[in-house]
Amino acid sequence: MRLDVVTIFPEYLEPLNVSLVGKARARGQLDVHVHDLRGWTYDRHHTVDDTPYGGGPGMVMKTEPWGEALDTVLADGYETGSHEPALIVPTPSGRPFTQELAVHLSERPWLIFTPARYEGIDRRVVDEYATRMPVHEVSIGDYVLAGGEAAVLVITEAVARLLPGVLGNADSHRDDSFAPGAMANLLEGPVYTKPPVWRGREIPEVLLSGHHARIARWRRDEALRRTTANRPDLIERCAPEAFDKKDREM
Ligand SMILES: NCc1ccc(-c2ccccc2)nc1
Repeated sequence: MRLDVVTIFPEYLEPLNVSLVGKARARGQLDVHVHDLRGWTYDRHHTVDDTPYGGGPGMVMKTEPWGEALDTVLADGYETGSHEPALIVPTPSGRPFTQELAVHLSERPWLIFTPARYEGIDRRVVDEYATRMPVHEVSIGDYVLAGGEAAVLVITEAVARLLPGVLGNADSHRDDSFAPGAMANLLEGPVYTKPPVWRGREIPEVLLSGHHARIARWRRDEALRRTTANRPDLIERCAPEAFDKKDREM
């Protein structure tokens, strides 16, 4: 997979050099290109924004730098064999980013991220590139950041970990809270590891029983408890077997 990010804060994307994404890049599973939008400005102040038509607070990111940047990125990608790009626009006014969308994006060959700053990007940029590729306007939550770069890090990590061979244990993401199956849409329950006693606190006995069906049942019940407490909205989306009374390997 090729990833391009066009941003006025390229240093914000340094985390893409470390950890899971960094290792995927080192293994050649991800080809990441970060571009400074100001490289496509020609005035002394490297201007990327201007006042909004119609008035109102803040500034809007200008069309020309984005157009030149995206045309360059597309030309470079196509020239080096990439194909079928999708544009990912992090924005508070986008559709919610979900595990389902992460899975969809992980199956694409090329993602181009356009994190905005200020009040956002002149709408004509999305309109222009939507004629050439799928555009996903994506929100990572109901809050407003100072820009979309943090959202790029979130989306990239959620997508990269789904790429074949990126996660050590091939099954790891199968147990994700939001992956299909009996535990789908359930939040993870509590987890424990050694020492067996810590500051007088012991491990739930069932986890030491070696009785796998009971352990699976306990984990399901704890996940239901946490989901009911923290995300009641997810309960209605759970698979019926999540409420299954029978003890069986889950
Ligand atoms: N849903 C998270 C999110 C994503 C992007 C932005 C944002 C803020 C300012 C300018 C451009 C994008 N804010 C929140």
